[in-house]
Amino acid sequence: MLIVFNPAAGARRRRRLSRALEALARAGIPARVAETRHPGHATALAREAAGDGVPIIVAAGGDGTIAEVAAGLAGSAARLGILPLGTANVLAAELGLPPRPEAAAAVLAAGRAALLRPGLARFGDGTERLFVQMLGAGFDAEVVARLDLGLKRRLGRGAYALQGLRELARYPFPPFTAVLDGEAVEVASAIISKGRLYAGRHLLAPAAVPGESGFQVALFRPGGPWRAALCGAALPLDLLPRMPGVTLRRAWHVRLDGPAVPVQADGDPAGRLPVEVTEAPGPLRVMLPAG
Ligand SMILES: Nc1ncnc2c1ncn2[C@@H]1O[C@H](COP(=O)(O)OP(=O)(O)OP(=O)(O)O)[C@@H](O)[C@H]1O
Repeated sequence: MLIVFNPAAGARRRRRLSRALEALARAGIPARVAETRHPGHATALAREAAGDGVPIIVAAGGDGTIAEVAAGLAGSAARLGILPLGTANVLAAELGLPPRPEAAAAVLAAGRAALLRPGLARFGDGTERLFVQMLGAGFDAEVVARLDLGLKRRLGRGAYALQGLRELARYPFPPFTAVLDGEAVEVASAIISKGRLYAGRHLLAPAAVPGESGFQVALFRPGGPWRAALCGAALPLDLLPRMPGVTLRRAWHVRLDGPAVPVQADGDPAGRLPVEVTEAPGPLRVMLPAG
């Protein structure tokens, strides 16, 4: 087993990594740790290990690290493991993975494998990016792009709320077009989600089923800061899907086009419009709790 560890993800991560390693050692599972040195490095480390036939490659970090490791596993037989050490850890919550390092290690040692179907984003300049949980364009991506990393380290998820308040005052909310399986809608923001949860454990798309093909797409009708502020207030109450002006649609192919509004993928800045989103060519197998 190889553990790809992102030292820049989350807080208190080294201690949590050690606890997981001790638990794996007690279970008699040999594990090697490779530390990432820069963004994108996790993909290269995972690809090399998958090519060497390592059976389980673990992403030790947040959703961004999982997406990078998943990109490196594409086309291989290696299974994806998750040690949730990030800030929001949305996919871990979605899959019901335990946050305690000892319990997460037990899943790696004796869990079962289930299918995971990442999304693939293709940007106008030809670059491609895999995502495991969600891709957002518009206001949330602006918040992610302008988030101060020192603030994120100190406040964790609270930093997103604070940055959101700051952006309400300055983001211009330009409308853009979302084309869902050929049908166009004008929106101020869109979130293309593989799962039910968003920004931690908050409800975004109740109908989503992990491992299912396609996406749930949350469309936010054009509007300004007041509408965005109401959505922000509804999120921690799990009322976002029921807000007026928010529509949820199922789709398999989504194109977002218009002014160059920012895009985030799994909580990291990813680029700008236009972007086309489809399912990644092959599913992965991810380790889940047994039973
Ligand atoms: N050694 C490194 N130094 C700086 N950045 C890194 C390094 N290794 C990976 N990264 C980048 O760190 C970013 C954040 O990682 P990740 O998303 O896993 O953590 P997080 O943001 O704390 O968690 P979450 O996405 O769950 O909120 C990723 O975009 C990744 O490319």
